[in-house]
Amino acid sequence: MGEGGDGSSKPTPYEEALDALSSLITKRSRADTSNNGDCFELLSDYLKILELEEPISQLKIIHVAGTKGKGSTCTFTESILRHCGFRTGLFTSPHLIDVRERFRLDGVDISEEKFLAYFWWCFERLKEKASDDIPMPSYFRFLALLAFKIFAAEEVDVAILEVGLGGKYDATNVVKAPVVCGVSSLGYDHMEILGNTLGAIAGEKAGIFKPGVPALTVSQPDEAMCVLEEKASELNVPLQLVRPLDANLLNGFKLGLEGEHQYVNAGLAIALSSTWLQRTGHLEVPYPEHTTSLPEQFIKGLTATVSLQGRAQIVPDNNESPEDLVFYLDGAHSPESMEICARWFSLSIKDDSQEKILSCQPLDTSRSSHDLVQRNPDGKSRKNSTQILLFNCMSVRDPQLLLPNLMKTCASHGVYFKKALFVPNTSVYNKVGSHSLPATDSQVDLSWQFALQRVWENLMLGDKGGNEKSTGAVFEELTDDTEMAVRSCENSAVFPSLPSAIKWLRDSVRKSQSVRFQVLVTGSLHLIGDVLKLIKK
Ligand SMILES: Nc1ncnc2c1ncn2[C@@H]1O[C@H](COP(=O)(O)OP(=O)(O)OP(=O)(O)O)[C@@H](O)[C@H]1O
Repeated sequence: MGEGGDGSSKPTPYEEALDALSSLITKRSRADTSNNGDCFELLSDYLKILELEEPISQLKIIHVAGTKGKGSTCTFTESILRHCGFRTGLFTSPHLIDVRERFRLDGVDISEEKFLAYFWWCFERLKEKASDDIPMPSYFRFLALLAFKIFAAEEVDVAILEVGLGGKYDATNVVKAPVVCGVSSLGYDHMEILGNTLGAIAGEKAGIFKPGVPALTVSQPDEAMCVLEEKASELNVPLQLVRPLDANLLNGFKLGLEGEHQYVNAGLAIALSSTWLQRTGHLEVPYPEHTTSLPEQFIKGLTATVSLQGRAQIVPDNNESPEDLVFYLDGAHSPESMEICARWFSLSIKDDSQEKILSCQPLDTSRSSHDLVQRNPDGKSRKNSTQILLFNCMSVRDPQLLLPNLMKTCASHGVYFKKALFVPNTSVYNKVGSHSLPATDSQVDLSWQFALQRVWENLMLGDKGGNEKSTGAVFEELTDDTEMAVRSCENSAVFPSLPSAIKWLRDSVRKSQSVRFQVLVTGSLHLIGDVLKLIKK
């Protein structure tokens, strides 16, 4: 908040815009994403009001749907085409800290100044014309319209659009003639809206296909692939299956986003970029599937400069001893991505140990593989490491699918959590501006977090071996100190807020000078955003 002349706090112009944006948030319903009456009729009214029909038809769009990996695929694609010399616009969702993350121009979040100018241009015009027949657009639709306005006004060469939810009825699907479409990995998510089977989910995603426009996808479960093929053939869409990127093509460089699954997303991004280049007249033929080399610009685009927060991201704490409290952040929230996230975490902490530990010797063979005394070459012992889970997910998700996948995959790599911490998200779903201020600890309803805790405790009971390992001596000194938690059990604790959980972690690090904490934060991108806000100050 800015300071008013009389000493009172007055919202800054940016906060005013965020408050106006928050006023568009309605409880998300199927009407937002489905053809419940007038979905596209209204959108086309909005486009007319904003004079965007013609400008959208001029944009050279890459449109990407999918359950997992859309954001990463779009980010790689943007980076590749920027390195090929094009002016890029990228629209993704959700945002983690600041709504401007959703709109990138040439790889950088839109400036506050430009955001404000385009925001009010759209908001005021729509407000002026708002009526009972044409109400103000809902939050996500407004953001999509704003993206079109920004990309058209900024005259980007290529606009890369990530679908918000589903495909067919998503606001981004007002696009009539993209240059190329992509469908990233499909799986179970948002079933309450998209349907309970992979076929139904694939049908919604294939809703972005447009007659004659090439579509690219990655390897999918048969049920999903059949539906994609069927929808493609109905619309005369050439559908191509793209293989994961072969790491050897990167000439020894490392992919810019962490995790094995990113090779799948990178493969799709390469194919989308090369098809876009070919269809816009910059390349004679797209790169063949079995190419043995990639252009330098593609390699650059895929490696050093790619950034996407909250996906397989490792951030040390900003406290006195950052090495002792490291956050491993991944916004996985579907059963498939939970496994992928668990594998990434398990391998990363091993890599971390291998890089940092010069020699190590187990303290006690009954403990997990990471309860290690690490020794420097001078023989002095270094720190033991211990793994903690910090988790929340939205109540539409099924923790009986998420938590077992996470626990079992970690266990298969010999990684056992000493404690799982369950917290509510700090910011209110999707909200921005002063509306996102957290409720006080005593106001928070923690029944969902207790339910998550029960699932975890039951899992630990069922996994006796893991349970024993998870209560090793390294952690014993800390377990009696969870009075800040509302309910503390043997393997887990529920905290009334994220700041109280982070405070507990920091206090624990301070007290136990011999333990290094590796905290996996997952289950919700909103939780990740909240953690980043707290630890990056
Ligand atoms: N190809 C993939 N297969 C499975 N899981 C993936 C894949 N790519 C990413 N993920 C998982 O999904 C999470 C979100 O990644 P990303 O933002 O790229 O996907 P998204 O489709 O945009 O997801 P969301 O809809 O949640 O924003 C990652 O943190 C990772 O756990």
